[in-house]
Amino acid sequence: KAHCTATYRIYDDRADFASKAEGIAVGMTVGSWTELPEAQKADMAKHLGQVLSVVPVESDIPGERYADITIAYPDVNYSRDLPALLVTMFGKLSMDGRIRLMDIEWSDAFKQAFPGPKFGLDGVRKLVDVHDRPLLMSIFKSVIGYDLPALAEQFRQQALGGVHIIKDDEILFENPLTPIERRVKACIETADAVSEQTGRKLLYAVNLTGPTFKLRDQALRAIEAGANAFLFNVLAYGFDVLHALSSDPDISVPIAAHPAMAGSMYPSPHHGIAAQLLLGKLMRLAGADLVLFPSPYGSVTMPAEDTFAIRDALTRQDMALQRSFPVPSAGIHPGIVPLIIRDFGTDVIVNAGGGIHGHPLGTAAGGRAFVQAIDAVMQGKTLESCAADQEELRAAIQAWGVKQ
Ligand SMILES: CCCC(=O)/C(O)=C/OP(=O)(O)O
Ligand SMILES: [Mg+2]
Repeated sequence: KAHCTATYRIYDDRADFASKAEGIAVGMTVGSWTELPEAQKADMAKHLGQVLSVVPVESDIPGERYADITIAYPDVNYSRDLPALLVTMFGKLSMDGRIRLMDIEWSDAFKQAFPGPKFGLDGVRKLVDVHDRPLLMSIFKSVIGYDLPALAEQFRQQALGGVHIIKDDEILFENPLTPIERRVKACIETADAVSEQTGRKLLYAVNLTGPTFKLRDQALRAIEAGANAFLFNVLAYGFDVLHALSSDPDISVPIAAHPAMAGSMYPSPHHGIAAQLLLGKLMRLAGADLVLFPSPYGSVTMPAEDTFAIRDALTRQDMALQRSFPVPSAGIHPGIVPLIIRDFGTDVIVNAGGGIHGHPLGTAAGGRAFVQAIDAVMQGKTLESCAADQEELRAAIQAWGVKQ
């Protein structure tokens, strides 16, 4: 019997976790079992949820006694889409006390509906022709109220700094000053001019926004105008919209998933969805080529073990899906680069907004400081030793220090 499984962490000071698990398995599938007439049981058996394991953890901290329970849900109960699966596994149940969805394992049958990332980590590397080292991405800061010339100039300064990808900030939406097609055209023309000068390839992840039913047309028009990547606020729309965009053959550019809204779902130990599932497995299954998430050491942080679990979920090789690029973000400056490479390796995107535009010598110098920091780590040297004869890195270290 093909089924997908969900693992929950249930907190309860007194509950009999085994009967609680049984209640979920029945309640979230056939509704009731023992009261069913024998004749009906035969028909309903194929729909019945099954408790696979109950692992109680006794805690001497009041209110922290919990059990991890795993339940199998028959594929026959839901359609092959994430809204159906998530509502089955954690719809009403998500509101039923202190319970947290920790993990999902998909059946092969269910996964067949999900091609996953169209480009993935390896495909994005090919697009920018950069291998065996971290990529560098910059973020427009600030963007609201800028007209096209000002935006194009900010783009140019970022491009001159040596970044591989430039992304819109997630708060830039359709607006009269820089509508998407004209914004794409202006930035891609600028990118081409700088690439002509530097020989470096450049992606511009323009923010794909607007009403859900217009997103596909919006994306096709942007691609027509020259868009070569998208930024997308997945959680404001839902994983199914990401899946629709990423699996659409006509949307032939990589998609960077922004974690906006994730803080309403992952932080609580007693509720919501574990970060590695929300920003790792589900983003990758739904087809994100790059996934942004708070780093352990920036301005908006996430516990290190959670960021590593996201990294592993995005890059583990036992999923028949392309890997997604991990992008630990928020408050990143050149002094943090050694930690990022230590913790995430070289299959990572170093991503910064303020750490580029806030550089004492300006935006382009900010990019160069990051390039110099990455070079230093890749050569096995300390930032300080390289800063002696690299003005941009030296200025960045003076401004923000080197994070230990
Ligand atoms: C986790 C998302 C980070 C983000 O959206 C963003 O704009 C970061 O900007 P900086 O913190 O690097 O200035
Ligand atoms: Mg942002």
